[in-house]
Amino acid sequence: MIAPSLSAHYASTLALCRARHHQPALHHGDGWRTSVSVRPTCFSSYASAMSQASCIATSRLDAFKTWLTEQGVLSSNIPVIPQQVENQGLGIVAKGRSVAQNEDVLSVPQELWMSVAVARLHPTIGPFCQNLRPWVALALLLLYEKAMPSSFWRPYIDILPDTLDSPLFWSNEELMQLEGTQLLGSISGYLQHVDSEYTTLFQEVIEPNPGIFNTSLFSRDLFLWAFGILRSRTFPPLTGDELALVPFADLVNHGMVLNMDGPSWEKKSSGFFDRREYLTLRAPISVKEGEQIVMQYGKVKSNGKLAVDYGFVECGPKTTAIRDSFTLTLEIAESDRFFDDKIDIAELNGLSAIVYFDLVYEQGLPDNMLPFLRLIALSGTDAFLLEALFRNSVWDHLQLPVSRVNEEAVCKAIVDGCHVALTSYPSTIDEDLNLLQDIELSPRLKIAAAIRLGEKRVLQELQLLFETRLQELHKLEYYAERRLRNLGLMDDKGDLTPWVFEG
Ligand SMILES: C[S@@+](CC[C@H](N)C(=O)[O-])C[C@H]1O[C@@H](n2cnc3c(N)ncnc32)[C@H](O)[C@@H]1O
Repeated sequence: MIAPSLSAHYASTLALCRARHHQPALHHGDGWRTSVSVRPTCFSSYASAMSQASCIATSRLDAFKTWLTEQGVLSSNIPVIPQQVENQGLGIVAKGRSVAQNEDVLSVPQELWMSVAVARLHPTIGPFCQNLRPWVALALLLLYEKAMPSSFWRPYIDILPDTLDSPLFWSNEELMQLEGTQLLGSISGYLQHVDSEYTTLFQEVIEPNPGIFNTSLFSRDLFLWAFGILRSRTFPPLTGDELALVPFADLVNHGMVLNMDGPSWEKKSSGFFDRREYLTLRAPISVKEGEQIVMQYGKVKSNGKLAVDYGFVECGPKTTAIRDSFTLTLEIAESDRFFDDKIDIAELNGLSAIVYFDLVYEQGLPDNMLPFLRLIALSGTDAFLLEALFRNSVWDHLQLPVSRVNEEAVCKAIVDGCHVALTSYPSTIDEDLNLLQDIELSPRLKIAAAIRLGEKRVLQELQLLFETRLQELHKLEYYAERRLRNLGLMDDKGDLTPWVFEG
């Protein structure tokens, strides 16, 4: 989905989620048409849930610590322990001493990982996992082991949160807080994808094997829970076919405003002969005893992506606006009489009829957005640029204003599109800002307010930028003037040189 830092193992999910909904679609056919479409949503009712940050019973945490100790992972030799952290569920905390920057704080051998490889080699479910997508195979393993009272991973599974704060798990009433946002459409896309994977799994694996799979323990809601667990607790480099849940290492929480990227999980091999693999967790910054080890879940992930994947957002006085984003969908309309020529030029330049542009607050316009807008708007006397003669150079020409008519059409389409999109949010920017100042606000309401606010900020910024440009159209230089200047037929003041008149 369109974000730079998403792991490969979600490629299939992400491909699906590229089908974005509820974005202003800008067309150009017989005049500009700007539209905001609301996709019908099909959310079933999920039990309204407590926050994930709710406490794991001490007895479960103790059993988990005992298990880690028995497995040789937790000992007085390592400087961290799993511990309850305020508002974040469990976390990893420095114990006994401080931790230095870049220090490896824990190491988990492969035998403890719940991985795709384990699923595929599993004596009971392995045969069913061979052709499943990696994440589906791992979800099946997780549910299978969850259903087994005597599972090797019992103490680990018992400390996994029962409920998650990602909007994937919100009730219909809670989802109404996202009314008007792009995120609401994405959630619907995610749910459809999970549902379709579940339907296939149910029909091909679960239902035909009642002796192995008790359908009540492999329900659609539990499958969705497994999806949420995998999405929120797996990190590079353990992605794709190597996707794995790593007990203890997966307790690391996200450090707000942690100014660094790059994985803190690292796969290491032990000795020369033994070749056992380990997952180590490196502390990205030094911490004092009693403080939490955190890592960066994704420096350029938007709040929408943080919300879906992890069930929280970054917002507050110290956080960066880079988490605010909006995806603009621009489309060459099939009804455009120059459709074929425009598609040809778009494709020649690596684009297509529909292009999604990720706009991030205060980061300027994405590459290619203005040329693509100008291409969509080309019409009338400007259409000569679509002739074969210009096929290889037209994209260069579109980098700069083509004509006043064209630039005006571009600006008006964006201004109108932003206006329509902004009016579809039920709250104002100030109302959302006020809400976010309430420290008692529930995690889910906080997510909803931050998402609404972020999208509106981006739209408002975009609208202002093009409104200003609209006022300054007379100051711009257009294709015709540029051409005359390049031919030496116009001077620096914009006056035609005399012999043009003579000719
Ligand atoms: C990799 S797990 C970390 C362990 C988790 N806290 C637990 O109790 O099992 C990621 C989840 O932790 C929570 N989390 C991590 N960082 C957070 C943060 N900065 N603020 C709030 N919740 C956070 C979110 O629920 C997220 O989905």
